[in-house]
Amino acid sequence: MLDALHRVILSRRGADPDQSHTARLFARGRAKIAQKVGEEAVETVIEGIRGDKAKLAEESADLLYHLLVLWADADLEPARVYAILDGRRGTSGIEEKKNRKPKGKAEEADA
Ligand SMILES: N=c1c2ncn([C@@H]3O[C@H](COP(=O)(O)OP(=O)(O)OP(=O)(O)O)[C@@H](O)[C@H]3O)c2ncn1[C@@H]1O[C@H](COP(=O)(O)O)[C@@H](O)[C@H]1O
Repeated sequence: MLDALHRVILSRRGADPDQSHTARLFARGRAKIAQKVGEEAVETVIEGIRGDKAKLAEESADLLYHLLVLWADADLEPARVYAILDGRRGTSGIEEKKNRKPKGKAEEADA
């Protein structure tokens, strides 16, 4: 599902912003896309606390869509995120936190 949505999002690069919401987001730039992710995250948190499952599902869908647009704009392949999640499988969250690189080291490792 996420991969299919990712492909649709990629296909909207350079499309007409009047015809495509995704193209409109790309045209508005990375900061605006990131802001939308933040807004949808806050709305998801609010619905999570309120406990309305239908609204939580709606906001979660908005959040995932905008997160995928951010990944696409940043040229981040979803597979890279999946690989991190996959690498954590079978490890307890507490153990994973202990092994995590200190903040700032991830960028150095990428260089
Ligand atoms: N999953 C989504 C999706 N989720 C949410 N949205 C849109 O995101 C917008 C969020 O509403 P907002 O009022 O927060 O956004 P906005 O109107 O831009 O307001 P501001 O930016 O001014 O805050 C709405 O217009 C929703 O329709 C989505 N738009 C598109 N998709 C998927 O992307 C595909 C391609 O869409 P287009 O790029 O429009 O062809 C679609 O077929 C869908 O599968």
